Amino acid sequence: MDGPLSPRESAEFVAGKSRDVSIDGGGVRSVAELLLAKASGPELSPGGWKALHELNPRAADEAAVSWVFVTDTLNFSFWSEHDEHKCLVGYKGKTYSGYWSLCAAVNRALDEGIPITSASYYATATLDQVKHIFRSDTDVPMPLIEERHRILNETGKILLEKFQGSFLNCVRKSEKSAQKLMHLVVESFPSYRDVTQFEGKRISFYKRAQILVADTWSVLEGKGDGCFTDISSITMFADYRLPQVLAHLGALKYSKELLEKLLRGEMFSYGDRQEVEIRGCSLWCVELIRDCLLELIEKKGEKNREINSILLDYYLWDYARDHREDMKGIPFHRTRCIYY
Ligand SMILES: Nc1nc2c(c(CN[C@H]3C=C[C@H](O)[C@@H]3O)cn2[C@@H]2O[C@H](COP(=O)(O)O)[C@@H](O)[C@H]2O)c(=O)[nH]1
Repeated sequence: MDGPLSPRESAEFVAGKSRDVSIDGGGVRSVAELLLAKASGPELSPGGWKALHELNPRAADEAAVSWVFVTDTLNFSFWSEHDEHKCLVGYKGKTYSGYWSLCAAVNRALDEGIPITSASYYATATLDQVKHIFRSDTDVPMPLIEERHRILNETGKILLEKFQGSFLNCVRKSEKSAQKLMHLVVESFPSYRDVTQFEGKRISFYKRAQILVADTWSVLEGKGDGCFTDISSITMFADYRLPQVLAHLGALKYSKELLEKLLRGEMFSYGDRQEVEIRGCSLWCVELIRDCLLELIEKKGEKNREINSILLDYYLWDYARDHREDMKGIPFHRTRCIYY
């Protein structure tokens, strides 16, 4: 059987048939103009991944790659029912929420001498051990903790069986192709198979597989094993934050019916038509923003720095974090799943 459409093909297909979500051309241009002002800054450069985020590894060695693999294997579904009542993790004097609470818990475990980034540990870690590692400072636990335990055991066993327990071996099998690595990850690790149906076609967004490739590129600083020749073929990562920030910036529009559902905080299931339209249109929207930004850079006569969808995504995701208050009026879609 043929594989699903690629994330980029899937996004274009969904955007072309979407009913409740649309891309606003004027909004796309205004976001591109916002990014143009940052195009030569640290926020839109590969080095920003380390420079701007204190929890990310400083090194570019095997241990750092293993850190990226275990965090991206668990990089999903951090949103809480009530935003003022959520999982928090204190680490080195700071309190972290959401995705960062995951990273803080991983670093805290390593400081406590728990080898959470070693496949030989997490392949057989017990549920109680995983609950302890990802414990919250509040009475709200990290969401889907049982699923996280199951995925750690499953992924650790496969990494031991197929790649001698080291994700760097998996990276090396990709022969410096981002696409090969993405497909090798999806074929090898079931929890990364972010694939669904839309209008009779099998489509993929591969959100965690793509961010894993991107974070591997970032932690290796685009050098050596991380020097992917086709890194620009990786698209943005279809999560629940990017749609929110794209709507906030006017690049994405929701139908009245969908906006009312979102404002009511209704749940969506993974693969629902409207959930797929939100993710697909967001992905396609960032592709259009990238194209527009590259045109603006060209017109400005600036030398064309390496601007790709990964760097735009990282910037927009950080922007969403920094503008949480301003975005209160724009809801994010609530799906509980292991894919994003
Ligand atoms: N599109 C996109 N989605 C991303 C990331 C990240 C963090 N990654 C990079 C960011 C800094 C480091 O440099 C990491 O490399 C997490 N997420 C998703 O967001 C959601 C969590 O959100 P909140 O509840 O607010 O923490 C959840 O679906 C999670 O999967 C990204 O970068 N892009």
